[in-house]
Order: sequence, then C-alpha cells, then structure tokens
Amino acid sequence: MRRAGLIKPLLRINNNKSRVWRENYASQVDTNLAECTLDPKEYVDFKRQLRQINLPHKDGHTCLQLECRLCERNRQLPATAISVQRSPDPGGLLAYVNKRTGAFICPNCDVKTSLANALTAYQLPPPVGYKRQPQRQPLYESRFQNLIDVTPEACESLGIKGLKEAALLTAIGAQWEPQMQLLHFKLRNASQQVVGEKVLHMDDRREETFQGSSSSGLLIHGAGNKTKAILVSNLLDFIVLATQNIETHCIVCLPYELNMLPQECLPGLERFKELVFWLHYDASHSWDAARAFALKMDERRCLLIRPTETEPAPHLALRRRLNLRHIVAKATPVRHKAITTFGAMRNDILSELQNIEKVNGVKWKRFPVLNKLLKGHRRGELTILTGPTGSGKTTFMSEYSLDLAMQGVSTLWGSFEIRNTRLAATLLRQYVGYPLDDRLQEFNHWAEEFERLPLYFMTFHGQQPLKPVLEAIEHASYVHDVMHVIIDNLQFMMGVSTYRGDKFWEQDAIIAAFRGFATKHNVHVTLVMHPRKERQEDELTTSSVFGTAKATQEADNVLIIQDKRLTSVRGKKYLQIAKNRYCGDLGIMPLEFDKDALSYSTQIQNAKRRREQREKTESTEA
Ligand SMILES: Nc1ncnc2c1ncn2[C@@H]1O[C@H](COP(=O)(O)OP(=O)(O)OP(=O)(O)O)[C@@H](O)[C@H]1O
Ligand code: FES
Repeated sequence: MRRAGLIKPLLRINNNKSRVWRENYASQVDTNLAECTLDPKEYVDFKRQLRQINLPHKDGHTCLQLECRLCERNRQLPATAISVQRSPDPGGLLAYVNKRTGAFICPNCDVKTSLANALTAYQLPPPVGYKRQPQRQPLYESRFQNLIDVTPEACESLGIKGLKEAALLTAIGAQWEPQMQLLHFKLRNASQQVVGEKVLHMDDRREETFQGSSSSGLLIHGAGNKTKAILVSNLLDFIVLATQNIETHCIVCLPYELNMLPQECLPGLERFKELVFWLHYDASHSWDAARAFALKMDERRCLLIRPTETEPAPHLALRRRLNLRHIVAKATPVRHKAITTFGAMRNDILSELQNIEKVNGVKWKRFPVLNKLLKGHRRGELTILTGPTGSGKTTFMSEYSLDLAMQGVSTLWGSFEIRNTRLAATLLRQYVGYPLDDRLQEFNHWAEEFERLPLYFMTFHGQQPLKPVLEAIEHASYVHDVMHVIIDNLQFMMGVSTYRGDKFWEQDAIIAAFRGFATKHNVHVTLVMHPRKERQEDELTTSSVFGTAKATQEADNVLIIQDKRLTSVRGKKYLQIAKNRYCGDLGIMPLEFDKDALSYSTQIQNAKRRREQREKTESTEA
C-alpha cells in the first residue's frame, strides 16, 4: 500500500544495468521499491503466512531470516541443501525482511522489494498467473580492468608501521591498480555476491565506493564462524586491523564511511552477536554516527571505543605503538543502562573534552556569527525559527540547511507551505550563487552537482496529521541516516484539527512529539513557526512564538528574524539568537540580503563583489 508523504530522494542510483536486469528477472515483484514505512499489520500477516506453510524462519537482530521463494533457485537446490523443514534455522538461499522498514532483501539475486509484494511468493497455492522466473547471478562488473596482486612498492607506499609483506594485503582481499595507483577491495553482500568495490587512492588517501543498485556491499575480513566484529569507517583502519590477525573478531569496513549505512547492508551483519565501533571521526558531522548506526543495528549488541588520546582510531593507535587488543577489550556499551555512574560515563566525558570541536557540531561556512554564538549545529537538538510574515524565514532556513548539507549533514525538508520544486529552485540558486534563468545552458552541470548533496524532500504538502509525518521522518532517519529535519512551517502542517480543543493544545502536543523525536533518534529538528499576530513596531521575543510557551521551553535554540526596516528609517534586518541552551551565548547576526543569490551570507556577498570587481578589471584591461 503506497502511503502519502513518501520520501522522494533527490539522489537516484544511476545504475540502469541492474535495474534493467531486475525488471526482467524479478518482474513479479515491484523492484522499484518506493520508500515506505512498514505497516506492522503486513509484518504480522507475513509471519502468520510463514507459520501456515510451516516455513522455518529466524528473528535476527535487525531482520527476519527465511528461505527465499522469489525465484526458482531454491527449488533447484538438492533437497539436502535445504534443512529439514522443522529445524529452527531457515535453510537454502536466505532472504531477509528488515523489521523496521519491511524491505524484503534477497542477497542471492541482489533483489529488494516490499513485503506486500514478496508475500505473493509465499502463498500456497501461488495466485493464478504468478510464476517464478529462472534466476541468474547479478552481474557486477568492476570498473577497474587492470587489477594485479599488490606489489611490494604499493605496500611500502601505504606507510603502515610493520606492514612489509605485500602478501598480507593480498590475503585480506586487496588488489592493486598500477596505472591509477589505487588499492582495490571487493564489496560483498550477505550471500558473498560481489555487488560493489571500494578503492583507496594512494596519492591523496581519498576513498571511493562503487555499488550496484542495492548498495548492500560490505568489506569483511575473518572466518565465517566468528560472531564478533570490529566496525571501522575507512580502508586504512581496515588494513591495519585485518593484518593484525585479531583471533576473536572479524574486521568490517563500512561502505560509505560515517555518512550513511544503507539498510541493505544489515543482512550482512546479522551473524554477529557483538559489534564494536572503532571509528575515525574525521568530519564534524560524524561525531554521533556510532550512536545513529547502533540504533539501526540493535544497540544491545553494540559496543563503542570512544576516541580519546589513549584510544585513537586504529591507524593512529598503531602509529603510537598502542596495544590494539587492549583498546578493543576496553570497548563499552553504546547504550547506558537506566542507572549509571560517573565511572561509566568517565570515558565519554574525557572523549568529549578531547574532541570538543567535534562535539560543538558542524560549523556553518556561510554564517561565522552563528558559529560564534551557537558554536555549531548538533544532532538531537530542537531549534525554532520565527519572524514576521514574508521576512525570509524559508529563504534563510534554505541557505542555513544548504550550508550544512554541503558539509555532509543529511537533511530532510518538510515544506508544507511552498512546493518542493520552488524550494529546490531556491536551494539550487543559493548553491550556484546566481539565477540560472538566463544561463539555462549551465543548468545540467549545476543540477548534476547539486543532486549529489544529501538532501531529501517529504512529498507532503499543506495540512497534515502528525502521525504520517512522524512516520515518514522516522523512516528517512533510518533508511537515509538523516541528521537534520526541517518543518516549514508548523502552523501550515497543523490545521487538521482532530481535537475540538484549541489549536494551542494541539500545537503543544506536536512540539512535544518533535522534541521526543529529536532526542530519541538523535536528529536535529528545526521548526519554522509563525509569530503571534503582533504590532509591527514591537520587537518580537521568545514569547512572540505562536502558541503557548511550551515551544520555546522545549526548544534548545530560538532564532528570530527581526525586521526593523519597516518601522524606522535606519531600521535593519537581523537574526536574533534569543535562546541557546548549549552554551548560553545570545546575540544578533545582521541579515544583508543579496537578491541575485538569494543569500544572507556576507561571505557569499563579499566573494561575489570580488568576482565582479575582477571581471570589471579584466574587461577594462581587455
Ligand atoms: N531581506 C530580504 N529582502 C528582500 N527580499 C527578501 C528578503 N528575504 C527574503 N526575501 C524574499 O521575500 C520572499 C519571501 O521570503 P520567504 O518565503 O523566505 O519569507 P517567509 O518568512 O518564509 O514567508 P512566510 O511567512 O510566508 O513563510 C521571497 O521571494 C524572498 O526571496
Ligand atoms: S530472488 Fe532470492 S534466491 Fe533468487
């Protein structure tokens, strides 16, 4: 059942080949699975159906595991390959149902579809007209054709202390591309199919990941019977640990660093009872990544090595001759018990003090005054932005969020007032820095670049009940690792008054729900809100926010656009930081507006003036 308000990712996976393949060979199932939230009833019906056909299945950490019946392959297996029907573990070629989203993932044929569609394959007798297709291996063709064994020179150029033997790199699955000077690793899914590749460029240590459409690949080193794993975020740390021969743990390299963890990867991690996060927090937006990923992987099996001077990332620990096994042994649970002690939090606190810049959050590049006052943009907080009607709330929030998204903060917009196309056009113009309507030849170039930003848009518009909105946000934060959600604006989203009480009571309930969401999912929620009807000459204050005081009480930050241009000759427009729970600094940021770039950023405006000055001198010299 398709639900309104589905997330329409601007990002598309341009891999026509696998999509064409999937349409040919899994035509009974809708392989273009639209992002939708799981209907718990569908999941219950599905499990009831499995019991009715007496099909063994296993409730895993994040997925239900069962024999795949989407195609003929399981039927082609000799009876012995499929375990006796009553055994607790499913046998044969396994498929996985994600318990949060209901995505049905078959790694054997690299297919993903919705639960409702997969159910058809488990009904006895199969519905009239339903036929299974012969399945063939998904082809992932590597884009690197000249791969050879790692050479001693390549091993040397890695510069890892004590790693002299190139054979060790080959033993962990590395290959060498001599022309492009890069180390190459295959990414495999839960059934060991090669579905992608990850490379390390030796010149600048840059990493790139290439995947087919399912993005289910992981890089895992270690025996298949190990039930513990250390998760690292980059290839250098993977190589350091995989060549240490740590007997107790497999070593797993995440496919997209700390930017995101596709749900399709989770089946590949199902076999581990313990996951130790030993991450390298190289970008400020990734500080909370371990907690976000642990929420996705079932926190109960997750341990964390908090980065401190004595417990840095693996490649740094090796360089400082620290004992890697001791560091792994000191990993602590991600989730604190209900009651905790200072001793249990001690390492957290030390780690935060030694990484205070990252704990402060992501800095804006366009608004240095905001960094001075708010210190940065942090996950798990609730921000309210208000200001007079037409004062530029949406325009400002658009540039504020674009600045963060350009630094890797995965952002979900809920634009209930203006259409997504108009919002995206504003974002694109702020990204480019000038209007494209008279430079249409440049559009494709900028659109290609813009599309790579982690920006997602809810397809809700106008007034909406809270429940489907929260469901869509929860789904996006799970599937797309969203870190920042913007609701613009709250009054527009409300409106469907399901209560006969006054609107303020309803608004308080909605704000409490967003407050709870921000805290529970560690996502920054920004609510754009209208002010109460006030006289124009009065300065807005935190009590000007529409509704009761609950909004500003619950909020961590309150930002107010003050527009004095309308009430006095020398009046200015500025953003007031009226509340700042994190570090308390209050103050104002002048808002000079550049109509061309739709930008409030003095940085952008100064750069534009310099560019125009340069073009002017060049044209006079010419
Ligand atoms: N400082 C400014 N000077 C001139 N025009 C501006 C300024 N800020 C925004 N605008 C323009 O004013 C229009 C309204 O801006 P915007 O929609 O961001 O205001 P808003 O506060 O979100 O409005 P609403 O209260 O209806 O949500 C836009 O076309 C925007 O480009
Ligand atoms: S689709 Fe699952 S085994 Fe082929």
